[in-house]
Amino acid sequence: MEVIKIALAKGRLAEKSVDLFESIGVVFSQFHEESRKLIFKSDHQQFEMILVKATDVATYVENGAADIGVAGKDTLLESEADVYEVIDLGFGKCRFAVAGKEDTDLNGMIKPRIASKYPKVTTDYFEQKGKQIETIKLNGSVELAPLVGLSDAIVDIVETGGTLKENGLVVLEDMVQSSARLICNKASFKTKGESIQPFIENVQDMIKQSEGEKANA
Ligand SMILES: Nc1ncnc2c1ncn2[C@@H]1O[C@H](COP(=O)(O)OP(=O)(O)OP(=O)(O)O)[C@@H](O)[C@H]1O
Ligand SMILES: O=P(O)(O)OC[C@H]1O[C@H](OP(=O)(O)OP(=O)(O)O)[C@H](O)[C@@H]1O
Repeated sequence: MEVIKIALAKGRLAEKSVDLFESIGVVFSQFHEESRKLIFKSDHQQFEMILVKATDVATYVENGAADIGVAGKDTLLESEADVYEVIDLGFGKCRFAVAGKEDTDLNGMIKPRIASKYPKVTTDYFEQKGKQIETIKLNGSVELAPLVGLSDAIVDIVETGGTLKENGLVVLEDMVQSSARLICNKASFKTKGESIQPFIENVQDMIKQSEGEKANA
């Protein structure tokens, strides 16, 4: 039997992904978030789930170490990985935004410093606007940067806005939306197509069905 490897990140997207797979009969009974194990076989042994960092999902899939994966669109925009983005899964919704203290006037600054976990998304956004900036790469707790004078503003993902609010920051500019995507290795899509394509179709049908249910609720 051909084994299909799925790369998944522990954290925000894991539970919904595992629930989604279960709803189409791909069950990982052994999986639980607290485990330190990094590889789990599905109950029918056909699928193998590997647990990686959220920002590494696309790298594993691009290089064929995993055949498919679930990654946030934010990470795909940042990594530019050469993978097929096959389905918008509709969960993990958030948006990119430029944020800072309320009185921040980026237009009035010659070369503002923008801190972000997403240096490429940040640089591309301001380049497109024709605005010179200095990008400062951080790995987390980005909201701190404008509070302690490391940067003039940040680019980060916002969902409820709670983190910004609690730190006295506001959205200065809305950017692009993000949600979880099912991605696929380009070679696996062909060579393992017989197993992967039905899986993709089943996921697609399930997403459509739950979108329909939501619309009718
Ligand atoms: N606040 C949020 N609301 C909704 N979706 C989010 C939010 N934060 C992140 N996401 C989405 O979930 C994905 C995974 O986020 P998660 O927090 O699990 O990983 P991470 O930010 O890399 O954290 P860690 O550094 O702890 O591994 C992100 O790439 C993004 O698409
Ligand atoms: O608008 P909200 O609902 O408050 O969500 C946004 C927050 O969630 C993410 O951080 P995460 O929790 O991944 O922590 P991190 O800063 O350590 O990456 C993001 O970087 C924001 O800080």
